[in-house]
Amino acid sequence: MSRKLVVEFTKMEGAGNDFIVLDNRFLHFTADELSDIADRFCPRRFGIGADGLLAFEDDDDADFRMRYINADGSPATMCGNGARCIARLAVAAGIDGPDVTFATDAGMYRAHVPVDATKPVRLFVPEPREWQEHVSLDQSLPDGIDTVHYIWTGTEHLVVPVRDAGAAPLAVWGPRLRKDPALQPEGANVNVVAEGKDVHSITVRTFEKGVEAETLACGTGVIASAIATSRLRGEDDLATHPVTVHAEGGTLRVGRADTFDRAGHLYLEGPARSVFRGTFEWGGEER
Ligand SMILES: N[C@H](CCC[C@H](N)C(=O)O)C(=O)O
Repeated sequence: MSRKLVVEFTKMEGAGNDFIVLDNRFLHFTADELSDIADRFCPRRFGIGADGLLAFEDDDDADFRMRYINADGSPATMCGNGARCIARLAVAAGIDGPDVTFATDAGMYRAHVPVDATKPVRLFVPEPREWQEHVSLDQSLPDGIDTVHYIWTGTEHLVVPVRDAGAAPLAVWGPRLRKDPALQPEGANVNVVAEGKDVHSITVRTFEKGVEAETLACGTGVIASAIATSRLRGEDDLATHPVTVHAEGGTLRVGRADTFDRAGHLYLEGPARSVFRGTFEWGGEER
């Protein structure tokens, strides 16, 4: 029989994308255990309720390491909203801010965390990769979609341009596109994107793999959508004109700013806050 633990967690959210955050520097849960915990506690009616689980860990080469597990227990390489949340938690937990560097399965990231917790956290991200305009999928595109684009922004994304993001049947399109054989084994998150009133604003809704549902915002999806929109326009002017991205759960910004080691470093900026703290029991007989 294993020990029964009382595990303290923080519930956090970034633009309505919500997370259970564990301080794994002390808990030392393995990847398999974290996956089991996500599977057990992320469901909204039978658990705590969250889109994913974040583990805050020590790292030899960075201020800390972030590990991310989707609600269904599957690991993901990156989470843009989760990264802003964990950066804020790290500074609150004593890591020297306001600028923090952290390791993820998608590489090293940096974030700027203002002391004022009501101010947005700016996450500096690497340049997206694997851009494929008009990517060909194995299945035919559902009615209402002309074309889809693929881009990797720390994790896999499809960008689907639409006229009205609010009206797009994402609950039908999402599962179908996400499972397209051409995208396996990783699959992809599915973003429907509509241009806003001007070229510097877009509206995005995202169906997330690993949650297998629409979430209220997806940070890497917001970056994917902003970059795809500017590339399709043939002009990346994010340094002079950040893009305002309207997601269901809040407003984010994607832009470029000079950092001490890089000119025009791509960033995602948006809200990140702690909602409550709690405990759950783990282990004992059933483990
Ligand atoms: N919500 C996250 C993305 C989670 C990624 C995950 N759904 C996957 O790629 O498996 C974000 O803010 O970027």
